[in-house]
Amino acid sequence: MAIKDSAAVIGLGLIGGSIAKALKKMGIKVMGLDSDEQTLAMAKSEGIETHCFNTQGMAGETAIPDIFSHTGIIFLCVPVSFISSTVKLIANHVPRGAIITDTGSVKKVIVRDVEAVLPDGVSFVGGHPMAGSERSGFGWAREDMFYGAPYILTPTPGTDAEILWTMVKLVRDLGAKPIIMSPEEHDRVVAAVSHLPQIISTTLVNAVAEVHPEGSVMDLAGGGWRDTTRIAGSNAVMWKDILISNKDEILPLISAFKEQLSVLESAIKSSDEAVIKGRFQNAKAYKK
Ligand SMILES: NC(=O)C1=CN([C@@H]2O[C@H](COP(=O)(O)OP(=O)(O)OC[C@H]3O[C@@H](n4cnc5c(N)ncnc54)[C@H](O)[C@@H]3O)[C@@H](O)[C@H]2O)C=CC1
Ligand SMILES: O=C(O)C(=O)Cc1ccc(O)cc1
Repeated sequence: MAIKDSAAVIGLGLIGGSIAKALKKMGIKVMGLDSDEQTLAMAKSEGIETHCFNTQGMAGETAIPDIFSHTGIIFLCVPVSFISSTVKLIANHVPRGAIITDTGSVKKVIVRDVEAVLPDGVSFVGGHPMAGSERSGFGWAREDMFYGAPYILTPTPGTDAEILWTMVKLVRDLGAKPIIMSPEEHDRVVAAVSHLPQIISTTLVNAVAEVHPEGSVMDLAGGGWRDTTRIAGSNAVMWKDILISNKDEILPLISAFKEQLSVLESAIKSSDEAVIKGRFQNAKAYKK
């Protein structure tokens, strides 16, 4: 089954909804599946064929055997903790030659667990669009979400070169820039540029909330607060999955962050101008 004939997107939230809209714009027949009726109604009103489907197997789901029989590619856009169990659930019901890919924000655990349950004739390529926002749900989905954004693909030694090339072309068609790396390298890098910033933003707001519980101080905040705290509005369910799944890479970064904070704390305490200036200059030079 060719990708251009039919694609399925499981989880029609911010990311899945954006993929479904983009695929539809490309002229690909898209089937969207989600467990939430309101989400399905929104997607349907935008011309996407929808099915109620709960990958955790609750009542009311669409029967699996038939639903994917004409699907060339399946995007899994559910929370990280549901991805490998979803592959297990659907893998024996997709046509031979089909590609399953995901958008989860961690890769090592997902790719390992998926490869252990994948039947012959079905391919899995891990994916992670480095686009999105602190928002959740189909209501925020946009067909141009991925324009210009890095989109990481994480093949393994067992990944067929032709399948990977198909994914690279599809990512380009979504308007994104494909970047290929191993699942391990992915987790190491995104822990630094995505997971740690999220932890710091959330912790920053929690620290201020503790010192200023009245909240009215926000009225005085300017761009610095806005720039450093936007992602503190992120989805708790999605992030608890990410942080726990990638703890091996995140915990050393938290230690490094605490150490840097202590250096600055000590320098401020002792009015050590040279150290304070040095820390600022170091950060500015790295960011260039
Ligand atoms: N939010 C972001 O900026 C980004 C998120 N990601 C990843 O993409 C995935 C999706 O994230 P978002 O779209 O932000 O989440 P979201 O919360 O906006 O959407 C998730 C969707 O999945 C549905 N869903 C949840 N459990 C389900 C189940 N068991 N069966 C069927 N449907 C189910 C929900 O009803 C919802 O519509 C996550 O794995 C996340 O780590 C990747 C890049 C960016
Ligand atoms: O809002 C932002 O700036 C983001 O960086 C969104 C985001 C959240 C999770 C990801 O795995 C990737 C991107």
